[in-house]
Amino acid sequence: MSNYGNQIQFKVYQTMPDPDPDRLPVVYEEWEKRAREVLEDGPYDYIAGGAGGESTMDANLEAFKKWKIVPRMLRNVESRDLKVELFGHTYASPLMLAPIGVQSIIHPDGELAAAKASAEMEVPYITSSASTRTLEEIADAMGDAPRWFQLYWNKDPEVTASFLKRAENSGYSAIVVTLDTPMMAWREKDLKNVYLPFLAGEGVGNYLSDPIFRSRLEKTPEEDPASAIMHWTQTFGNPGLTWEDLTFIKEHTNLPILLKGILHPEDAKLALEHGVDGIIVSNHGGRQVDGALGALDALPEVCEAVGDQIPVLMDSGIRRGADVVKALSLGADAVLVGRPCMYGLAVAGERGVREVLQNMLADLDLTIALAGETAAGELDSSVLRKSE
Ligand SMILES: Cc1cc2nc3c(=O)[nH]c(=O)nc-3n(C[C@H](O)[C@H](O)[C@H](O)COP(=O)(O)O)c2cc1C
Ligand SMILES: O=C(O)C(=O)c1ccccc1
Repeated sequence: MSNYGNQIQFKVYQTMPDPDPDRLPVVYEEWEKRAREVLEDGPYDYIAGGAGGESTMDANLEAFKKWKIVPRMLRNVESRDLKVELFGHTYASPLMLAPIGVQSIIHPDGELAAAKASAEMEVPYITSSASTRTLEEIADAMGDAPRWFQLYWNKDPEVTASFLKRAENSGYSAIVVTLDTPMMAWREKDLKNVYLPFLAGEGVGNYLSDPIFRSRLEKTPEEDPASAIMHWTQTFGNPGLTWEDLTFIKEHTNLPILLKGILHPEDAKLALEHGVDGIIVSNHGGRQVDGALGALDALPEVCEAVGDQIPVLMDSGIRRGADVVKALSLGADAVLVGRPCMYGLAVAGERGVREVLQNMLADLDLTIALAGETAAGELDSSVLRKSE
């Protein structure tokens, strides 16, 4: 990966003087617009929308605008290295695919398409607990490519333990425990549309295939789907959990554990005290607490609280290469890409996700080089200035 950005640029310009008029978008806003055209109101609003008045979604994008890159010159940037080290693995770049549930409402191939595209681009895929396809099917589609599993901590401890075991058995190499969604937030657009994908049986693949979950039902999900889904809604999240309960997760997996949804530096310290292996600074893409601060605004204080003790990742608002540079420069070890990939999935399935990732990697590579840097893993705040 020495001059990846230039290779992708040249590939585009080689189509001159007759660029394909049907080629896929390059501009993020155009992917979003095209996704809007191909999806019905319910699924589109579910993906693109957020909690309440969507002020946190706005804050996520505003936070990136407050930071400016101050490029350095004459530093030999001919060859660049995007690789990062996490938990003893070397990953090809600092990008991961954010865990996103119910991808079947976006494209019929759903998670399988997105996971295959991630595998091709060497971007780790984070399988959501709420995937429509099972975590085993997704793993099968990926071969040896790197993948992590995102846990929604079920009220039923045995279901949680079963998910952890299944993930370990299927070659997942880290567990992302999402803490910010023990229940779904007040999402005005979904309420307006009267739309919830789960009620139509989407996003429950891991549950309906789970032997423990099934053993709790009076009738099989095949005989009585409505009761199975009702049981899911009642057990999906557990608002009663506290920090002490983390021992349960630690006792049930040998994989590295990351906590997703940390924004407060005091919670970052608690995470350290409770012996977790990594943190993901995130406000769930503005889908949970309307009025929460932008994720990038939370990142510096969390990094300061953590020091170099464990990796800190971030998501919520990554749209372009410069956003990745800013997040890494403020202390993130890697970032998760969410909605941009889902718009790619909506517009062109596997090919769309691949295109979005490829473009973001090319943009990232060029932005690092033109900022006067050569290694994603070595960016620091010396290349940034805050401008209110
Ligand atoms: C449609 C949708 C579904 C999501 N489902 C999950 C999920 O199942 N588990 C999870 O931890 N996060 C989930 N997220 C949050 C993402 O992992 C990530 O935090 C968020 O998309 C980042 O914001 P951005 O996409 O605006 O950059 C979901 C996000 C979206 C948009
Ligand atoms: O919609 C979401 O943001 C989300 O995290 C979720 C929660 C449960 C099932 C599917 C997705």
